[in-house]
Amino acid sequence: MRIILSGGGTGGHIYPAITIARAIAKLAPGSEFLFVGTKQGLEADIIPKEGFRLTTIEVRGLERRLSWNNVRTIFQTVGSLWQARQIVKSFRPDIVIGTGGYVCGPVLLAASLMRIPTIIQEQNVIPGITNRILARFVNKIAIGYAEAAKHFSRPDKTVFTGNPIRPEVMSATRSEGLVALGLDDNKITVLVAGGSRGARSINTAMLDVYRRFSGDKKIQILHVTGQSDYNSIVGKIKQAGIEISKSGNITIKPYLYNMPLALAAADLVVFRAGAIGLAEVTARGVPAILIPYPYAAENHQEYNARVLEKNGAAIVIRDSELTGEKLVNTIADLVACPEKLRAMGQASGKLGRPQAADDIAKLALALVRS
Ligand SMILES: CC(=O)N[C@H]1[C@@H](OP(=O)(O)OP(=O)(O)OC[C@H]2O[C@@H](n3ccc(=O)[nH]c3=O)[C@H](O)[C@@H]2O)O[C@H](CO)[C@@H](O)[C@@H]1O
Repeated sequence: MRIILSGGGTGGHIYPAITIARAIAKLAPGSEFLFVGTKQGLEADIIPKEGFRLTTIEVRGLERRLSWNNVRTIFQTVGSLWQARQIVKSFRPDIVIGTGGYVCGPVLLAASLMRIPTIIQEQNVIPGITNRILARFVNKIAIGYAEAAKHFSRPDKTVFTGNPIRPEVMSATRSEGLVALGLDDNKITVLVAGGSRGARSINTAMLDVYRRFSGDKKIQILHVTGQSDYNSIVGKIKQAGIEISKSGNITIKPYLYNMPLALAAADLVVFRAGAIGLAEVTARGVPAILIPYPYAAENHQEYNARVLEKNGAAIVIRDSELTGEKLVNTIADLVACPEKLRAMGQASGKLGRPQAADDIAKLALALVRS
């Protein structure tokens, strides 16, 4: 099978495309893949590193108000549609799959006009603008949340698959995770992470959490600060008179390359509400305290988080209401009540869709064969 995948800008659009490609490769060995992105997007770095072929087109996002830039963008969009058409024509894919971000607009549109089967995958409860426009043209829309269907003009095309997650998220075991991260089996592990770039408000609130829990015999904290905040947070913890190395229960990292192992070891997470992070958390059935990033497009992270809250899997704290004290109390209450933690974990697990990538791959194969 020959497959074009397109999606880009942020990791949240790129990693799902990679996971879907790997799931298709397992079901249809020998398949050939081509990724289409832009030179400026993160995909230009990630896709070749992951061992896939990438070709780029020139395309820009529309600004949300009328401007001369938009006029220029419209002309460029016609150009990118032409470039996309040439790529599709020469690769001759059996199917084209888009995972969001404006680059997939012209690619999916060109393929659909050429009557090649198309799927878009939408990760969030509130769909992105590109996917909303493409909904009219594509054959199927694989949605990460059932709640997203009503936001599309063609809900009849949606298939609720869940969001694709890396297989390592499910294969990692708790004991492997504890050993790999140097954690204690007898303590409750709280994993704190703010999405792929960290979260300053969470990092700041964590200072009070350290004041309260440093040296605690019951819980241990694994905190991922994001690259840019790491040095300043470590400095502030020191200023507060807390010695991380002597605390016996604090591990701080700028980034985790082994997130699946950390998730396997976690008894509670404090997270932003990016769709893939939440898909991983629910696939593992981990209870969560969620602090959605307030500037995500159309506040979509809060909508993602509220689905977990509504189902009893998470407690949501709005970023504007986050204080150190509130975070300390929320963690302390949960840790003091193992029953509640267990019930939230079970509710989280019920929302998980670990088979999402396989289901999307099967959907693609079925479309090709139909
Ligand atoms: C700011 C913003 O608009 N973010 C969007 C972006 O999320 P963004 O890419 O930030 O976040 P996601 O939660 O979707 O994915 C993060 C991924 O990075 C991994 N990870 C993270 C930290 C770390 O130290 N190590 C690590 O491996 C996680 O395990 C996960 O696989 O795309 C998502 C999917 O469209 C959206 O829901 C998010 O709202």
